[in-house]
Amino acid sequence: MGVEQLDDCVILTHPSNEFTSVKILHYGATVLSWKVNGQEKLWLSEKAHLDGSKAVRGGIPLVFPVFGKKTEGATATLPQHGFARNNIWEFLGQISANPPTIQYGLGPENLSEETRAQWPHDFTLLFTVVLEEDKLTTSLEVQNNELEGSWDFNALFHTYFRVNDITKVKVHGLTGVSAYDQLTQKSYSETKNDGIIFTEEYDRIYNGTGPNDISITDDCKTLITIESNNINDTVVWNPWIKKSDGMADFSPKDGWKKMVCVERGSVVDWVNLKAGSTWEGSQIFKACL
Ligand SMILES: O=P(O)(O)OC[C@H]1O[C@H](O)[C@H](O)[C@@H](O)[C@@H]1O
Repeated sequence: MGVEQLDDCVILTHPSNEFTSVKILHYGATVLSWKVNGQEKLWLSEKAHLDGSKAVRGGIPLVFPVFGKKTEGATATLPQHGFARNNIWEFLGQISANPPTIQYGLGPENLSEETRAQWPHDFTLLFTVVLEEDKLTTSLEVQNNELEGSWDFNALFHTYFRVNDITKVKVHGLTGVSAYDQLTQKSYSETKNDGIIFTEEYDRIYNGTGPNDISITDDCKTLITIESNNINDTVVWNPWIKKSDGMADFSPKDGWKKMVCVERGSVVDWVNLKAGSTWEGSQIFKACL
C-alpha cells in the first residue's frame, strides 16, 4: 500500500482500494499503468521497451520541448517529440498523502551532453501524479531558470487509452474545433457532432480545444472523461493496420483495435516562457466504467 519504490519505477496504490493504482517508470517519468478497481485504463504495447533504450510505446509518454519533428528552428536537432520521454527523471517522492501524490523532476543535469547541446537552456520540469479513487491527474510544470530572455516549447501528454473495440469508439468534445489532418496535410473545422469515429489511420491535431471536456465512448458507454487546465490542443491518433505493422515495438500486431491516443497539450503554437517564469498544464481523467 502507499508508494512502492522499485529500481526502475514507482507504484502508487490508493489507500482505500488496493486494486486502484498507478505505475510510473523513471525513464521518461512514463505512466505505464493506471488501474481503477483492478481495470486497466491505459494501453501498453507488449513489446514496449522498458529498459531505457527507446521511448515507451504506450501509457503516457511526455512530449517536451517539441511535438513531432521540426526541420528548422531551435528544436530541429532534437528527436521526434523531444527528450522528456527518453531520459531518466529523478523521483522526488510523495508530496501528499491524501490524495496520494508523487512528483518527478527533470533538468539539464539529467541530460546527456549531446542533448544539452541540442537544447542549451536552463529549465526544470516537474511532473506530478495524483491518484484518486476514480481519477488520475497528471500535471507538468515547466520553469525557465534563466536570468534573461525567453524560450519556446511544446508540451503534451501522449496518452494511449485502452479500448475494447476501436470500431465502436467515439471521441466527443471536438465539434467545431479547427483541425489539421497530418496525413492529408489539410486543415478544416470538425463538423462531426456525434463524435469522431475510426475507420482507418487517424492522425489529427485539434487546435484551441481549450478547457473543452473530451470524452471517449466505446459502444455508446463512456469510458473516460478528460478535463484539463491551461491546455490548448488535442491530438487524436490511431495507427491502424499498416502503420502499426511498421512499428517494431507495437505488439500485438492487431493492438490498434484496442487503443486510441487522445493527447492533450500545447503543440500548435509555441508556448513562450520568459526567464524566471513558470507554465503549468494538467489533465484530469475520470474513469466511468
Ligand atoms: O512513434 P512516435 O514517435 O511515438 O509517435 C507516435 C505518434 O505520435 C503522435 O500521435 C503523432 O501525431 C503521430 O504522427 C505519431 O505517429
